[in-house]
Amino acid sequence: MTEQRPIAVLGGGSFGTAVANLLAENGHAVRQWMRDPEQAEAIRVHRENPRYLKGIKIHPAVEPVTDLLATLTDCELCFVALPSSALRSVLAPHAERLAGKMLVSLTKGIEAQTFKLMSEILEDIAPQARIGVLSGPNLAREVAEHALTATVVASEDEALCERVQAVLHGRTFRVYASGDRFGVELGGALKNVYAIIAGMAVALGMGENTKSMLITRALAEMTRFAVNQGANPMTFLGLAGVGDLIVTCSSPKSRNYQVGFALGQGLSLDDAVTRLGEVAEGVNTLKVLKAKAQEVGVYMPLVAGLHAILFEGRTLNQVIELLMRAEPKTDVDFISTSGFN
Ligand SMILES: NC(=O)C1=CN([C@@H]2O[C@H](COP(=O)(O)OP(=O)(O)OC[C@H]3O[C@@H](n4cnc5c(N)ncnc54)[C@H](O)[C@@H]3O)[C@@H](O)[C@H]2O)C=CC1
Ligand SMILES: O=C(CO)COP(=O)(O)O
Repeated sequence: MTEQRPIAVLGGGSFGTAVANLLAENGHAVRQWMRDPEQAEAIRVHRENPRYLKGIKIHPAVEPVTDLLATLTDCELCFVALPSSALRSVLAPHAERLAGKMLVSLTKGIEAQTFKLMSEILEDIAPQARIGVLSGPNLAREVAEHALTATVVASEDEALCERVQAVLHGRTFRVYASGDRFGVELGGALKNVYAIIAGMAVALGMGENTKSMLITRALAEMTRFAVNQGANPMTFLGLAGVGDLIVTCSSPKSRNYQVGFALGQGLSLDDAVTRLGEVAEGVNTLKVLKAKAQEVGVYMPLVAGLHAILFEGRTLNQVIELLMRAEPKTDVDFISTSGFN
């Protein structure tokens, strides 16, 4: 079914561009809002977004626009692909335009002062809107290059999930539905932290056993935290949990992994982030997650270890020593008394 009204994508970065193209390829008119008029003009003329997605042709049905009010007025379904640091400030001034709209967050981050996820911010701003999230193992470049990909749309609003599936599902992109918005969104935000650690491990030449240990213990840690926060642990076995964790921790295409890799090569955090020149949400998530885990008393040794290296002046060797010598734990938290009966 082709939408009668254009679909909005907010954000001129790599993921916004990749999703805008998918929607256009499925026959929909797309308004891609971005703040920078020069970028919009360049895309309009050259049909490419060279800063964020070089070499990918932008579909003719994607119209780059800079008038946010007009975009929100004209569109009923709106995908939000803004950095987490910008989402509230961009949308709050237009709250009255959002009532009744379908707002789907693609952003994988946590707000610093409030510890809110992006869809919770959307709810704050627009309590009358219909809200969902899209999350999964979705490296923007691979999506744009039509690598076979799957994702999850999550919302309590089943009709919204169905609509998102209808507009995005395509030859190379499968959209699964979930009712666990909180779990799906939390998975997407948390995995970024572990991708930094994974990138670092690779730069330091650590072996395959180490990488596997990191990913698996990361999943244990994420799930432990999520359960403490009220999420369903089973969600973490899906695409938006372990799926996204695997891709982000194993791909040099991930920006969070790239930051970790640069740190492992000896760059400072500032230099690593500057060299990247794109959003790496894991850096901010690490700060807020470390504080929250401490506040609620959840054991997250990988998060604490990375935080100690980046913000508390510990060396990597000190942290590795601490992690490896910590008291042995049980493998899987949720099996009663470690499965020994
Ligand atoms: N790139 C990817 O592979 C994926 C990214 N995401 C998530 O999507 C979100 C956006 O990431 P990307 O598109 O990758 O970012 P990006 O780094 O490619 O681009 C960021 C975009 O946000 C714009 N921006 C920054 N501050 C802004 C502000 N105050 N107002 C308006 N626009 C502003 C920039 O101009 C740029 O167009 C992030 O939360 C990320 O975790 C989710 C899945 C995949
Ligand atoms: O979320 C992503 C893949 O699913 C993209 O990860 P990065 O933000 O680390 O590039």
